[in-house]
Amino acid sequence: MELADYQRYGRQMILDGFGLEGQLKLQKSSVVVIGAGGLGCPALQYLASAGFGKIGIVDHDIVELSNLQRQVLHNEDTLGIPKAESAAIALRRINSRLNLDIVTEALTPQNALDILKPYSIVLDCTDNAPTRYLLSDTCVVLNLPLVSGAAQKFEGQLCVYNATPTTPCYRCLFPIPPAPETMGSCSETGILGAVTGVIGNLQALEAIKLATGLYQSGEKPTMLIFNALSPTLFRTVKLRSRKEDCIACGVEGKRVGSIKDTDYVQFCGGPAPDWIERGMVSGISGTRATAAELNEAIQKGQAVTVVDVRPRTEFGICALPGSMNVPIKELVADPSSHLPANGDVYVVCRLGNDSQIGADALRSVAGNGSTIKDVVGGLRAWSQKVDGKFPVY
Ligand SMILES: Nc1ncnc2c1ncn2[C@@H]1O[C@H](COP(=O)(O)OP(=O)(O)OP(=O)(O)O)[C@@H](O)[C@H]1O
Repeated sequence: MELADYQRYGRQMILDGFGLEGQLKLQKSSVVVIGAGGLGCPALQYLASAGFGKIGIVDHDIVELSNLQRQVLHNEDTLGIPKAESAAIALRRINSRLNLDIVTEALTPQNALDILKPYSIVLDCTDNAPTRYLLSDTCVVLNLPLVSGAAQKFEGQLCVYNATPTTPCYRCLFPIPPAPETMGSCSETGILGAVTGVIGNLQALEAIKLATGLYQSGEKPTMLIFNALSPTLFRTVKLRSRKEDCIACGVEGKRVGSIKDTDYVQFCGGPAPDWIERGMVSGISGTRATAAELNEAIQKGQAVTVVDVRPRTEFGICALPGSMNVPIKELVADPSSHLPANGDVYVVCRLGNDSQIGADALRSVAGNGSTIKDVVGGLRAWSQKVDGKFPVY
């Protein structure tokens, strides 16, 4: 420790049970945060302030205006730059000597083992089921504790997986992935910024306890549930211990298969997370089209009908010229009366989820030979790939 560190970390070093020893343990520990968004930013802030020896930041996304309401390390000056870099800039303002390792690509089955291996603690600050299973499986293989956070609307959850030989992994609790329609992202369901702040801070706290030896798993593992609108705010749910027959961590043998060969998106059964969809710029064949492909069809003067399945209020905010609005509920209830008579049909929505359902419904009543496609990534992709002046809300 340098002389200035005694002053920097003095307030925590004088805590009973923490001491110089705790600080030195932190200095020797390394933590990696996957996702530098609503949970990752507050978590990183406290991890960096506490004095971890090495901090990894993994996020493939860039900073957008809609992030600033809760992703507190980013600001107007870092709009458009990778979140991992933006976070690093903010953290270096807290401590210029931080040892940061920045990865500006998504964690995938191909890179997860290599990225997580150098660390002693992992924080899941992401927002999609495939990454949660990928992180859990990788932490089981590497025998690393996984501090997992989740937040949506006014609610949040915190759980530490794989911390001791008896604590469960994510798959022990959720052997079957949640139904895709229950896994809306913050941009779909909404989120109060302070809620992610609460959970992200608690994730940092658990990581600091794990690193310094202050972590106690208790007799039974627990999950903390936070509800900002409940008078008591917090409650804990007792969890079962590690499942002996868990296909990832159970003693009866690991049957989950190699991480690199596992298709986590398919396993979760939902639409690919938007980071996969947004990477697809062209060449989606069959029943799907990119925003660029729709634009090309319009520019070429092809007979095209755009069916926008957003609610009427959202259609009133902004819409593609000439598009027709049929809210998804109405379309699904009676697809045949909304099937456009002519031309190729492109179904759009805000982010590209409801449009898949809408396109399926139209196809179920259309004749052979008709072309009905949903637009991957929805109007957000249109704004990002085709027309930067199209509003994103
Ligand atoms: N596989 C992954 N690898 C790395 N980062 C990931 C992965 N999956 C998700 N993330 C990141 O996790 C973060 C989740 O944070 P949050 O939900 O607050 O952000 P967001 O995706 O920007 O929100 P919004 O839904 O409003 O667009 C995002 O920055 C996202 O890029």
